[in-house]
Amino acid sequence: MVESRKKKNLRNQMLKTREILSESDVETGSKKICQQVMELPQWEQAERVLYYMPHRREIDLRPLMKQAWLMGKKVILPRAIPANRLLIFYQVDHLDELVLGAYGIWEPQSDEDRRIDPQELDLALVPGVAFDWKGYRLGYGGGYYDRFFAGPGAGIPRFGVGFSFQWVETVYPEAHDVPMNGVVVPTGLMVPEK
Ligand SMILES: Nc1nc2c(c(=O)[nH]1)N(C=O)[C@@H](CNc1ccc(C(=O)N[C@@H](CCC(=O)O)C(=O)O)cc1)CN2
Ligand SMILES: Nc1ncnc2c1ncn2[C@@H]1O[C@H](COP(=O)(O)OP(=O)(O)OP(=O)(O)O)[C@@H](O)[C@H]1O
Repeated sequence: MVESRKKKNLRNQMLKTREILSESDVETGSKKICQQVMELPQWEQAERVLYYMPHRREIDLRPLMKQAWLMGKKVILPRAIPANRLLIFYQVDHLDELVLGAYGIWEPQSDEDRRIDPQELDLALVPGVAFDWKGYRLGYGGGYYDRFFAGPGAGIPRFGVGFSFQWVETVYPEAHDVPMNGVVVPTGLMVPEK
């Protein structure tokens, strides 16, 4: 299906804005977001949480992953399978186990012993290019997270994370888009309107 021009323009514009953030902007925003997520009951109560490794200037959740390990919680990371655009999940105990995957993102190696069934996830923290007032998410255009939340990941609490400028009025959602339950920005939790 042809993507709307508006959606493409928004993606380009948001990525451009994100690209000019400094490393310290990313670090400061990321630390605040990690702090906010730690206060979410959904994170506090979760044992297995899906994170992601930062790509370009995405929010860096590594401080939160480290906190999770300290608290005895499990850290789960996705591996993207470009052939069918599916995500598969693995438990990770150290960041030095990761390898560079498709798209140049650090990912877990395929090790069946560490594979996690999507049903076992208590919470998913989701990266995005933008999120809107209704909780819809704009990603890089692969449809990976939409496919996951429409299928095996349906019902898993899902929270977007992003800089405040990434919270926008609309991302021009399409029928396949699955809204987030909330979006965490550096100043707190944004709750989508109905
Ligand atoms: N950190 C992180 N991990 C993630 C995602 C993400 O958005 N962020 N994903 C979310 O789905 C999945 C991977 N999907 C991705 C899809 C496209 C691109 C990307 O960089 N696309 C290039 C064009 C690539 C090409 O055409 O070769 C681009 O945007 O310029 C990255 C990740 C799973 N892991
Ligand atoms: N549940 C689904 N089943 C099949 N195809 C889907 C599904 N969800 C999305 N797609 C397809 O994936 C493509 C990309 O979708 P979209 O533009 O919403 O991606 P995105 O959310 O920006 O990307 P990503 O999740 O990878 O960051 C679209 O062509 C869409 O039709």
